[in-house]
Amino acid sequence: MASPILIAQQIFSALSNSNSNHIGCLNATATNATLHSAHSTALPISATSFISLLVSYSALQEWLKLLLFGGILESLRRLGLHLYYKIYGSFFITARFEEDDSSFDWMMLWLSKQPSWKNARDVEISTRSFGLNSNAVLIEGEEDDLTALLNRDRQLAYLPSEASVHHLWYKRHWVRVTRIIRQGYNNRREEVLEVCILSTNHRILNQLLLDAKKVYQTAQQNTISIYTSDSNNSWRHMASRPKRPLKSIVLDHGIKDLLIDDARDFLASKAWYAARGIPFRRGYLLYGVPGSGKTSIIHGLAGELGLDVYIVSLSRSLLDDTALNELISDLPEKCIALMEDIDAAFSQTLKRDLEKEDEEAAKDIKDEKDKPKALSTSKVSLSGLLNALDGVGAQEGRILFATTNKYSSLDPALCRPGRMDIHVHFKLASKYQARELYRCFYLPEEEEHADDDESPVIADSGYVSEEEKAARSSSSDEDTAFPIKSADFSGYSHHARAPKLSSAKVATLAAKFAGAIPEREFSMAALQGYLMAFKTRPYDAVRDAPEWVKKERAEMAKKMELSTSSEAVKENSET
Ligand SMILES: Nc1ncnc2c1ncn2[C@@H]1O[C@H](COP(=O)(O)OP(=O)(O)OP(=O)(O)O)[C@@H](O)[C@H]1O
Repeated sequence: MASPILIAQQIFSALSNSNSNHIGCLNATATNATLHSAHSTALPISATSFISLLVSYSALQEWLKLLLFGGILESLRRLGLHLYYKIYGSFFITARFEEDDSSFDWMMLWLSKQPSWKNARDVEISTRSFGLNSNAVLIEGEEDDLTALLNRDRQLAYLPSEASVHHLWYKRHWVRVTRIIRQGYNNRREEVLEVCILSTNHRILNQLLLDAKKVYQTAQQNTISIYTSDSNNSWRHMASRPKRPLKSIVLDHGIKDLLIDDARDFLASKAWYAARGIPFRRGYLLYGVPGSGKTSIIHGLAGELGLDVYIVSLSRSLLDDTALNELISDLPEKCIALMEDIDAAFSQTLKRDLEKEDEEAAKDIKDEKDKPKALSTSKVSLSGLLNALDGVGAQEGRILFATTNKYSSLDPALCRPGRMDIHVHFKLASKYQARELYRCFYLPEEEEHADDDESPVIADSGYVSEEEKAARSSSSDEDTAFPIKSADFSGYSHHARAPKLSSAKVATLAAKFAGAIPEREFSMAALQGYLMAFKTRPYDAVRDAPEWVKKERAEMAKKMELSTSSEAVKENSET
């Protein structure tokens, strides 16, 4: 096979049309010598002739012409493109909305309100909620009431397909909307919404954004947004939750006021902090028994103060010191950063997993020592956390809430003022809390604000009248089991079936209920769980309370016994 260099030499020689001696020489070389020897002898001659051709005056002229011509063509092409984009750009304003950003949700919701969006003929079926539990376009016949939507299950809906382009008119401007789907990091599906408005004036885009934001905020009025960090360690909208009324959370006297007043005062004191050079940050450490309302009060406060909640999950496996630092510095100004179970990030064995194992130990204590322990996967170090909380990158204006069930295990550096300014102890339920929880459960909504209303709606004598018993007997079974049968789902409401009690009556029953609940023995979550079984039977809830207390005490004693014996097994296995 001929060497490529040899072939190239022949072509160059033929092209150069140079003296036949060279060709002859090449031919002679090609035919008479081996390929290897031809290669070694012919190269210098052909190369020289080729170079001399290249640098000859006429050839240089041709080169120059070619360069000039090519240059002009390319410049014209670029100029044409530039002018095209310039002219196009002066008529159109293009805005892109990335799926990760809240503005994407605003736009999707706004678009869902546009008639042309609803008339799209090429559609994608979706159950996505765009942060609002509402869908882009509801199927005809579905309720279009946003507040109702917020409280409902996921709905099936459709989105105009990403393959086609959609047009609509906004304030007499033609708008083109394109949904672009692309593959992002780790092959993740990413969506970008491109909105192109035919207008020379930027104001129209501002108006559109403001309109979209307003529609979204109106829809969001009764909700708080919850954000979590994704695998790329950026904040992602996870859900919108209905605001929890503060009055539904019953704490010991003064705690709620202390928290709300302090947080309000902090949010209004930016200038005060700046004038004194104090970092504009506030930390609250809520500690105490599980199920005492720590998380609930944080969500309640977020709703009350109109702040979004950013959950920092310290035990997430992909989170290390650097990522945590980035996350904290990426927090928006004025938000609640929530770190739950802050102790778990630094302890090797999670307490709750141990508790679960203790329960399982009841079945087979012997195997306890062989059971694998759940290990915290956190790579965050204490110094990393401290640095993230008040290092240079730490966001100003944020309120930090940290919760823990193991206050004593926390490092004092983490708890010091400046990091955790206010420490609040959440205890087991007091009698006062038991009473107020009962009132929250059974006070008819319309009477919650009219506590003095004395008008009895139901007979007041005794726990429950015989007629009432008879009237409610048919429903009492349903309350203890699953309350909704598919056949009678429509119009179901436990409020509708619950007896309407006056506030005075509720107060009397609440006092009786509190009387049956021992002070600081049960968590509020446990009391709530008990009352849930009596949603429509306030009298029975009071009547059965002493029995429930007895049962719970017996169960707790059993659990204690089990945990002591499992600890003994552990100790034995260690020794
Ligand atoms: N003080 C309270 N008032 C009203 N409801 C409460 C209260 N405490 C707990 N609950 C109810 O108990 C459940 C659990 O409460 P929550 O998650 O706030 O407790 P927690 O103290 O954060 O528990 P954990 O330490 O296990 O995270 C919720 O459904 C909440 O409604």
